[in-house]
Amino acid sequence: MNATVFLRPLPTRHAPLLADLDTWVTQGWLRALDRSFAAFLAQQAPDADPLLILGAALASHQLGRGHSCLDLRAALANAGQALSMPPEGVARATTEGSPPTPPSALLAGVTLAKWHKALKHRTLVSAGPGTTPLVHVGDRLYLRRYWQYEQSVSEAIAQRVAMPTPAAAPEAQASLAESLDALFQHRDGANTDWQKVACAIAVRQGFSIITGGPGTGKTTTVVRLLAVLQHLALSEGGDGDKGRRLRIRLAAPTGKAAARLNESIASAVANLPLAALADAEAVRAAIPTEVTTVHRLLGSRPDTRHFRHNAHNPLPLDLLVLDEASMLDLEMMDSVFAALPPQAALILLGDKDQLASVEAGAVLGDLCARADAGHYTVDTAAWLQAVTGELFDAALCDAKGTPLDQAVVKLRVSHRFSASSGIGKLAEAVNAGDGPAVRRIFDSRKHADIAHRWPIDDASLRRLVVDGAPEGFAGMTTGQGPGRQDANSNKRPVPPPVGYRHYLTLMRERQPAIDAPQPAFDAWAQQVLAAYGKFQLLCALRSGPQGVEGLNPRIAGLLRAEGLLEAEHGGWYPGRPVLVTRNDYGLGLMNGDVGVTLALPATLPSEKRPRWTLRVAFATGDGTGSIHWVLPSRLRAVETVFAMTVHKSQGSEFAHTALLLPDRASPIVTRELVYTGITRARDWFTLAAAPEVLEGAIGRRVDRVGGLAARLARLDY
Ligand SMILES: Nc1ncnc2c1ncn2[C@@H]1O[C@H](COP(=O)(O)OP(=O)(O)OP(=O)(O)O)[C@@H](O)[C@H]1O
Repeated sequence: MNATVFLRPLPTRHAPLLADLDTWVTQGWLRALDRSFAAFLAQQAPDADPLLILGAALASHQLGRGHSCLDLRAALANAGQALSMPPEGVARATTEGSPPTPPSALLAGVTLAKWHKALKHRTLVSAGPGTTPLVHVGDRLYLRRYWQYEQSVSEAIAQRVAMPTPAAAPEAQASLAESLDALFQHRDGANTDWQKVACAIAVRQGFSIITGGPGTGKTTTVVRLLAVLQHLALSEGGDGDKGRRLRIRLAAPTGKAAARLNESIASAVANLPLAALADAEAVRAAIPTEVTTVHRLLGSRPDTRHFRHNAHNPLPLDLLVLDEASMLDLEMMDSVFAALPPQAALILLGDKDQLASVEAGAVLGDLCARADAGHYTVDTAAWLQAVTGELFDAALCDAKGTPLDQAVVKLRVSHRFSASSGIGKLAEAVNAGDGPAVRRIFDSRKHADIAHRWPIDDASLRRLVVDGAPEGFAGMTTGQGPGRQDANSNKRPVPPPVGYRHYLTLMRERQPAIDAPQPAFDAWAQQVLAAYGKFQLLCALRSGPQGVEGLNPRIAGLLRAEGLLEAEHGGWYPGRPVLVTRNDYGLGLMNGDVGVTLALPATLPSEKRPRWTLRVAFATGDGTGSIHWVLPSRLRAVETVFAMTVHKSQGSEFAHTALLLPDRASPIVTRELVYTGITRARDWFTLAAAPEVLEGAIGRRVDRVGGLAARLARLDY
């Protein structure tokens, strides 16, 4: 008798389901992790209903897609869409056997009541606190850890929005109003100064959010806010009696986002209009200009999700400002709250309309779900008027506004884009879901900063990625010449749009001699990295010919055919741009960091003369402009990044951004994705998309499933 017969698990009531899950894993519909979790539960509880085991697999699957739980009702209504199965909307051709059974077939005939009943299991599922691996609340099924994150984050927010700050105390009202007036002197009687209102809202309680689109002045506002707070703190105790300056830290979710804020904050602090404050320079000196990543701030430790700073070892600060908060996921938010001392305040800055974090939990989107309509109570409106002198539309007031509504403010005017800017107008129309307006903006050919190209064959892709296809922009014929002048107030000269030829040529022409000193190579690397940031091709998908996996080798081939890239050795060549895809604390590199491969001189011990060797240059992102050189062989999780997914581009900005959409509709291509892609463009934006795909995308919204917003609307504060 064959001994293996005894080792094989006996068939159980879960065997057919697990076989289906296996096919999904093979097809790339489900992660092996999700299947293992379901199999583990099936093994622990052979009596569990298969619908419970399926729910567990799908709840785990949804986490991988950024949802903090499984919405049972949505899965029953339209399983393919709610679960994104098949992924990216396209089933891969099967090489053998019959096509996989889709989730809709497994759920056929299942009612919500039946699924709810199947989820009743003493050891596997509970309705809240406990130790069961699953939590079932309303129509939502959670893995316990994520239910716990939602619970603790909503409690932390509820506690902090109810925590008044010293600056908002009635006896401090006159000083607050005075300092706000000192910082915001240009009064425009006709329009509400939302930046001033935002400062007032943010100083009022221990938690607040300032949201706004690109260039609406989030950085400008927060720097003024910090000036107000430091001024009030320093002057506490009366004349001549110096108060204590607040301990303030600034952080962002990724190295790239931190580096960007590092660049803009120093000049915002230098340009602060402090003339009306007696202690102007002391205030300026008390505003931090160094921005760190959230991981570094909390003190990440290799191989563990726990941080050095936590409830037992809180951060030594009074105020934490987190920028690019749309990229914060639920788990990170939970770690931040855990590490905050009880009396410290937290301010989130970000664009609520951008794509949410890749990890589970659309924290900013959830918290700002009601920001467009304000929902300020009479109390809030009266207090804001008293301290800012600003009035706003009664439509933004709501007697039933929640405590969280009172802590959220939306900046409504873009100062980066002028009224004639196509990028600004496009972003607005896409955000409003107005397809016809988007078409009109392109058709009018009135905007010098936007171009539309379709179809994209090899020749037009080459034009775009090599030279930036400048002829597509109204008023441009070549990539030479002065470019244009910004039409907004600063009249900045804007050089013409470029493609990848720009940085590759600069890399070749400015390379120092082999015997040049190291600082010359550092300066060269800084220039190459800055030049690389002048153009980026973004796309929606990972796989397929129009995903990063298909585009990267294709673009490298086009650049090689132009003589811009050398042959590769072991996958590496000078000029190869790489994106870090996993945090590497040993190397000090974070997921999302981008570096460029360059040739550096190195002398082997056995040789007298130096020879060229490849290193990858990363900007350290600490505002010093230093370069971090890394041996390619030490980089374990990197990919070429001639094409970058829009998801990975969050927190970055490029002078010329090109967005390539797939030639067919896909559930991944949504309004938020297109908006995020457009708003990565600073000066020039090229859209490469079929009109009907664009229109479909604008009409499709990311529907993140989670209970944070519902909890905060319900909680008794
Ligand atoms: N009230 C204002 N009046 C005039 N210019 C302003 C005002 N506020 C901001 N700006 C200018 O608009 C530009 C964008 O401002 P800022 O960087 O603060 O916006 P942001 O919302 O932080 O942008 P981002 O989208 O990059 O996060 C800057 O050049 C800034 O100087």
